[in-house]
Amino acid sequence: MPRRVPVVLVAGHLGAGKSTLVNHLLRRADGVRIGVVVNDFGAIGIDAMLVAGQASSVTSLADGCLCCTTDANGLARLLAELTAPSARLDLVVVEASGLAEPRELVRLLLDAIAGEAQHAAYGGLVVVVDAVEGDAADDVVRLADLVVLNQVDRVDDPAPLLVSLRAAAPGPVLPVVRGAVDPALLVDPPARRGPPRSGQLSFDVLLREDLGEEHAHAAWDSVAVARDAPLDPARFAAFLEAGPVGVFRAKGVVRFPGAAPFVVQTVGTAIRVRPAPRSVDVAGARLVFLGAGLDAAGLESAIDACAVDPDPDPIRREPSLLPILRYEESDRVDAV
Ligand SMILES: Nc1nc2c(ncn2[C@@H]2O[C@H](COP(=O)(O)OP(=O)(O)OP(=O)(O)O)[C@@H](O)[C@H]2O)c(=O)[nH]1
Repeated sequence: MPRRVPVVLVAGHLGAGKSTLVNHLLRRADGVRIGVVVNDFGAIGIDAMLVAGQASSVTSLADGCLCCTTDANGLARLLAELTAPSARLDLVVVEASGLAEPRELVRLLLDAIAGEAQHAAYGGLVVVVDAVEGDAADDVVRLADLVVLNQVDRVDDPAPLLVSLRAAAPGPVLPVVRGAVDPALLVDPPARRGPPRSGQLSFDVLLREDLGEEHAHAAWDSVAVARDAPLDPARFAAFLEAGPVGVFRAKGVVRFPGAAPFVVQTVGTAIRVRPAPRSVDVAGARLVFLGAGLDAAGLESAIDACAVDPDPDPIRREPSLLPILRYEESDRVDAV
């Protein structure tokens, strides 16, 4: 069953550190195969990562990653190609510079997903803010599913900007140096790949040996919540729609009364559900939240508040599934 491939948009002002972030993801991919879409190869220092051949419109990088150039007109077609199962990518990252405004880019992506890029999924709008020049009043911050507060090494105290960004942004704010965002925050690392072949130093490993000075990934949080009672569809949908504090994405399996379990995935307030495979059986909820500044106790009590009312009237009808089913993704991919 082909997975949908998340497409993450990276936006931010000139010099904020978008290319540095994209570079970090590529260099620290750790087995996650990434397709990068830029409109200028030079910007991401591609020379350092070229494995073979000259930069054409699609260039293979270390560890199965790809780098592509396009303009806004070619984006949907390129996303369809990059997210097709034959490309074997786990994540696609689009650097906004010069392609389109972030709001327009989100619309282009959603149109592409609804149209020809049927194996793509919305992976979130990541906005890079520079700790020196950054401004929490910036419009784009209010659109961000994740704010990366970059260049914190260049200020004495990033706390005031961090606090105002946290107040302004709907999603979490992650302070970093040199765009050091862990790819695992953006996508689940694939389990399918075997151990590296022995006796051969891969290009990826060689690259990493060159990274002595590069900062490790910024710390991010994950919180797992497991409950044995089914959840009320309307309450759970309202919880997800509100965008729980600090959560960038969430995933898990949830059972609602009178129905088989559903797989639930969110990025920001973009919600996707689909019936769980038959092999998955839960009595209630198994959820993992990923983000920054997560409140574990708060998430647990929020999920408790989604539980169906105890001692239901035996003749009462089950709560409607509609609040959840409206987020059901089409089965045109999973039925293949
Ligand atoms: N000190 C410091 N410098 C950084 C950091 N992140 C990026 N830089 C530097 O800041 C400059 C701009 O970074 P880029 O990644 O090119 O920024 P960008 O947002 O891609 O820029 P444009 O593509 O021009 O919009 C580069 O010289 C980077 O080396 C950081 O965390 N700390």
